[in-house]
Amino acid sequence: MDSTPQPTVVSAPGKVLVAGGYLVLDSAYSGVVISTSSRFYTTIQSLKPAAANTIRVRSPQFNDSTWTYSLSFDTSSKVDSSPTNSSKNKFVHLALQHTISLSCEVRGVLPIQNLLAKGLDIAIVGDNDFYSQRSQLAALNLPRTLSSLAAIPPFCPQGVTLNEVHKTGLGSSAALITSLVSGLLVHLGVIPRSALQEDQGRERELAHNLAQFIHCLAQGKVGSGFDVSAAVFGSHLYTRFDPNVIAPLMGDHPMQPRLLLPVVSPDNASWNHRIRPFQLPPLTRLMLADVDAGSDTPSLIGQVQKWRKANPEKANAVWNAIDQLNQSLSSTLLRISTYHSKDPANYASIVKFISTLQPMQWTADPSLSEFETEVAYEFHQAHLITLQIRRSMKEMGDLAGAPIEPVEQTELLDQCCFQAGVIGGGVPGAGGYDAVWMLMCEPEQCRPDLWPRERIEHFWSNYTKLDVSPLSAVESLAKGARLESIDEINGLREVTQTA
Ligand SMILES: Nc1ncnc2c1ncn2[C@@H]1O[C@H](COP(=O)(O)OP(=O)(O)O)[C@@H](O)[C@H]1O
Ligand SMILES: C[C@@](O)(CCOP(=O)(O)OP(=O)(O)O)CC(=O)O
Repeated sequence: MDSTPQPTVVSAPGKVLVAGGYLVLDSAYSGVVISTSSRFYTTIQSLKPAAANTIRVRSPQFNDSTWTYSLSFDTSSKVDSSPTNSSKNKFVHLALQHTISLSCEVRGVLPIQNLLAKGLDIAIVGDNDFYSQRSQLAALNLPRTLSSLAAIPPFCPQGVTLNEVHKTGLGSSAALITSLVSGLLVHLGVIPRSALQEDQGRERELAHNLAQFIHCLAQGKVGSGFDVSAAVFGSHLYTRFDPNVIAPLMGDHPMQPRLLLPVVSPDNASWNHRIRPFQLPPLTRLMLADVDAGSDTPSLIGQVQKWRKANPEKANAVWNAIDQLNQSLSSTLLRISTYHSKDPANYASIVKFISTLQPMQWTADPSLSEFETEVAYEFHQAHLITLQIRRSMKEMGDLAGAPIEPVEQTELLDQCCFQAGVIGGGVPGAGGYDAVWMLMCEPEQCRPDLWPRERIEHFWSNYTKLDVSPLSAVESLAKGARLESIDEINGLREVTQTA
């Protein structure tokens, strides 16, 4: 039997903010964030051959992406980038520095020094969905469909450096920081392996607080944090934390050691984010597309904030109205799930029925039972609410002079949202040109009809006004960051383990 210790492997999912863009920056409002089946994976093991106080980080999907760091210990730890590194990776460097510092604070310097005596070999990879696969599909001469995506090898090399890669908006940096930070916390014995097998708990909170702080530091700004929160906790209704909680650590000298535990500890009552349970209804499917026309998220946010400041009364009225709709959407979707719990068989039969009909026909059939009529009504409500949210967000964009749902996206979404079996859709997060999300029925069986997902796929691949490419992600039901076994993830050993 092979006695080589298995690497510590921790994954963290990507995110889609389906409702609550901009509003979620303000703690008076919440957002609906869905975590994706597409994940980042960090593998951690001792260096071979051993090299004390050395950390090597590899991102094998990219050219020129190995970074070496040296560690020194005094009363705490210091992580220095090797002068031979050909590029910098601020996100990785800050994650190493602060996670190892925190580990020294929690466990003492000596135990951590001992654990790092052989050095660390860390590999980081993201599922293909995080990066646009257009050029791979073109190289393989494959159409832009879900089955073509399945033909691309897992963790496919991108053939470019990290700076050059085209991202799809699933939140690569938040998923990366969360998997790296949580992986190190487990590997260095700060949190037990079991902590990432349970959905909630103090250790998960610690991982969240630390990852949230490091992500803000690396980004040089404090956003709402829904992306890190989804990477740690999975899908939920998110209400942001007060940025003041991390203010003491956000100074000019990010590498300077300071005590982290008093700030990131789950006992620090100043962490006031709220995570309320949320999950998409059974027998529905999230579908995402990367639209090949980028938007600059920070400039959209700047425009909306400027408008809100200049027009507080109007802006508050608009935001409160959007918030009502967002809350109706989440409560309607949650209510739909309760119908499934009450009567799964009849729920399945009504989902199959509406899958072949356009939304306006869902409630029109008098032969439906009372239960079926109620479920169909709720699905129709969800459809109407998503349309209203889109309209209101577009209106806010018009008022703020920010293309939140540009006309090209409106045209695309309008045609998708009225297809048979489609519940709704929109532009995720800050909106703009770069992506769309859709929610549709996904019955167990649909033949002889097409599944809604097939209809949408076909529609996208024939759409000529925008270049629309599907992602393979669905909602991740595994809640947030989790411990993995390397051999259970297809392709992970091959891509991360050197000979
Ligand atoms: N596979 C990876 N390996 C190492 N670092 C990565 C990887 N993917 C992303 N990153 C880090 O995240 C940064 C991208 O962050 P950002 O531009 O905020 O992207 P996003 O909007 O996807 O979160 C990169 O510059 C790099 O430092
Ligand atoms: C405007 C926002 O509320 C949502 C932005 O969501 P996106 O998913 O568009 O974000 P990026 O991953 O940075 O592109 C800002 C925030 O919540 O921080």
